[in-house]
Amino acid sequence: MAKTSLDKSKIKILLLEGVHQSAVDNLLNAGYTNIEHLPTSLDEATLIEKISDVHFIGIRSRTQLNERVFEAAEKLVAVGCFCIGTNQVDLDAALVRGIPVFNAPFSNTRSVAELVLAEAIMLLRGIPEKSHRAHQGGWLKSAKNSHEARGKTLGIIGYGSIGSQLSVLSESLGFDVIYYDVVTKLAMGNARQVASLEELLARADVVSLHVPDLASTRWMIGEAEIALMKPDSILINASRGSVVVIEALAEALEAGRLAGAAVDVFPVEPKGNEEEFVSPLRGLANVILTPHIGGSTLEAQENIGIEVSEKLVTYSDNGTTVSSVNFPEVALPAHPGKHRLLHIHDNVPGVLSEINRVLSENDINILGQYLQTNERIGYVVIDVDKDYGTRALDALSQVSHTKRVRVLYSESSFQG
Ligand SMILES: NC(=O)c1ccc[n+]([C@@H]2O[C@H](COP(=O)([O-])OP(=O)(O)OC[C@H]3O[C@@H](n4cnc5c(N)ncnc54)[C@H](O)[C@@H]3O)[C@@H](O)[C@H]2O)c1
Ligand SMILES: O=C(O)[C@H](O)COP(=O)(O)O
Repeated sequence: MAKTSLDKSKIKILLLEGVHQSAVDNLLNAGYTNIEHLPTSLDEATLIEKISDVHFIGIRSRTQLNERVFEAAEKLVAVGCFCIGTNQVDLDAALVRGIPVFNAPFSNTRSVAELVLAEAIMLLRGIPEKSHRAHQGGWLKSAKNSHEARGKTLGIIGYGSIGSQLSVLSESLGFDVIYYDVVTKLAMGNARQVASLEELLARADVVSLHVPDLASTRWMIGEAEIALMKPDSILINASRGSVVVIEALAEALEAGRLAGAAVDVFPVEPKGNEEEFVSPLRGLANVILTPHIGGSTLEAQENIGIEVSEKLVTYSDNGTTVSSVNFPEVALPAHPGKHRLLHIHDNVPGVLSEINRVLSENDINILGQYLQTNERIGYVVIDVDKDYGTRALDALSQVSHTKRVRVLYSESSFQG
């Protein structure tokens, strides 16, 4: 069980994968000076070695935070995913250790939607092949297999933030939009939800995937699904590499069943820019291959840096967990002049009454108390008088089923 009360300058923050400088600036402005900022992800062995004294880690989609990494992360307080997807993090392993995980659920939505729309137009015109030929000195001037977007049907699979944003943008260009989602979703503009994946695949001229990586979405587009797509239609995947069986897509493109594809995410992606990219899609005409850059615009990255670092700072300074993807959500007021205790425990009956009993036995008056639970853990936040912070920390660490206790000193203590 971890018991923590640290001065900000001792809180170690590790930022990987070239998280934008806006995050570093934000953390420094908030008084967090012990920051290591690396441009790449780390392999598991290096990460395990490095993470043992880290309190906050910031990653993007490449860094795998699995059970073994969490096991070594003895001091880890919270994780920031400076991206949308959180499938690279074992959220349960974090939860059972009392570690909240935050992300940026909307900051790169627009960047992905714009890229996909541009790709749909390029593929409908056969531009990748024509451009490639021209680079080689060829001249493929022809209207064959070249189409306007106007009046074509765009089928969106997964009508969440990105899918619905794409819907709005593409409709304004004249696409007819249909979408499939496991949840009934409000249609944007004139878009229409269809009842099944099969119906969408059979009707769309361009199919674009925008689902998260879940057990239910893994390999959801394989040989059978591609066979349902219209001849000469187009497939775009900027969601996760686990969603499409890449060999089946390559076969369909080689056989001329599909007119083209754009793929930004792959089952296996290079660890860094120096590693070779290997894929059965390499060298195929009218296929746009991009190195997982759907969200990689300067605008998105700067916003993500600010958003996620703010969430980490707010949790560290104040205990607020709003918008955490794995943790009970608590919105907390500031606590000037008081010390705040964060108590994370197994969600079993009796813990709250034991907390209150030990505080009462130690003559510690409770000035404020907040509780939220999920099916696995309980999160109790208790404000006490400034004189009792350390005593309360010791008392709460004795409570049965405690996973972790932290004390956040009032702001004046940090400055002193
Ligand atoms: N290429 C990139 O750089 C990039 C950038 C951002 C996000 N992404 C990926 O895109 C995904 C989607 O992002 P988002 O912000 O739109 O997520 P979101 O959670 O807002 O939307 C996902 C939608 O998919 C739906 N869904 C879930 N399972 C489904 C299924 N089996 N069939 C159909 N629909 C299903 C959900 O109900 C939801 O509406 C992310 O999870 C991430 O993996 C990639
Ligand atoms: O989940 C996401 O937001 C995207 O996949 C982008 O990931 P990245 O930050 O590693 O580019």
